[in-house]
Amino acid sequence: MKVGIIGAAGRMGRTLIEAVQAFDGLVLGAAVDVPGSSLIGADAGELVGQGKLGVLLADDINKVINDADVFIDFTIPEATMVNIRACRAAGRRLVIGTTGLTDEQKAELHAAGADIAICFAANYSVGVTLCLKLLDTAARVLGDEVDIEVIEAHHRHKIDAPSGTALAMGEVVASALGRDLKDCAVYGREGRTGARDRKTIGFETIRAGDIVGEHTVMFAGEGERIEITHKASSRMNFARGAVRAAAWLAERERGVFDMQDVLGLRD
Ligand SMILES: NC(=O)c1ccc[n+]([C@@H]2O[C@H](COP(=O)([O-])OP(=O)(O)OC[C@H]3O[C@@H](n4cnc5c(N)ncnc54)[C@H](O)[C@@H]3O)[C@@H](O)[C@H]2O)c1
Ligand SMILES: O=C(O)C1=N[C@H](C(=O)O)CCC1
Repeated sequence: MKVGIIGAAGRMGRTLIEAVQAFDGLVLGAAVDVPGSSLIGADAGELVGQGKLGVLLADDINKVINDADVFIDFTIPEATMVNIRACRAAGRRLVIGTTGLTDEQKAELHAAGADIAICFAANYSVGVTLCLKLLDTAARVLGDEVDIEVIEAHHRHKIDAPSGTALAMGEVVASALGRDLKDCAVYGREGRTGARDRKTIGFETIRAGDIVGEHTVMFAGEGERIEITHKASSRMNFARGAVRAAAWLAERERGVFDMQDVLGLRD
């Protein structure tokens, strides 16, 4: 199966080129990045120090839409929406790792699932996917007896906050407790805040240096506290998961899936 990578010159894109090369049964068919980049026309293999692969970095998915069966997109929300429309029009499968999509953008993504198979996850690491299951269990057991805080840390270049993973963790916890995250989320605190409302879910964001990605969900009660933490020290975990999702999508004609489906963890 031929894979196209969009955002191929980025931090994740370059890691994805390596991950596709290492995955049995997949070959790199296309690579795309932003128009105007000085890297357009470069060989994708040379971007990652692997020598020529014969796949040149294109500046428009439509120019290479026939060169891949499935595309993997780790870019920015505006670009991801363009790519969803291109894949929908051409009948291509799509793995999306981009975070920070608005509700309207997510609605269009889900609508595209009527025509093509899409995998959409804020975090493709197996460890985080497992953590989401653990968080569901912890929230159901601990119920409304604890204060819940989500703390995340990422590198200084990250442009969205809180991270998509932190929001996904908050959504799992809120749903397990019968709450709507839109009503109970508190994003940072400052000044005279008053005492904490137990029914809220707090989010704290750190942006510093080269942190790859760290998430802790704290369930704090009287006299004891549980913390579920995931720390990524390499982007390769995200890339391997996304490539695994691309291979898994080959068997699907349409629908919107996530990493729980890919790992067979869906209840
Ligand atoms: N789901 C996950 O597991 C996961 C893991 C890591 C990062 N991410 C997300 O992936 C996204 C990218 O992260 P990154 O660290 O690689 O960022 P990055 O800035 O290093 O890379 C993004 C790439 O997209 C390219 N791009 C921008 N506009 C484009 C366009 N119109 N067409 C084609 N390419 C375009 C940029 O030029 C850049 O090369 C972010 O939203 C991030 O949160 C998700
Ligand atoms: O580096 C990033 O950017 C990451 N983004 C994802 C998120 O927002 O959750 C996953 C972790 C790394």
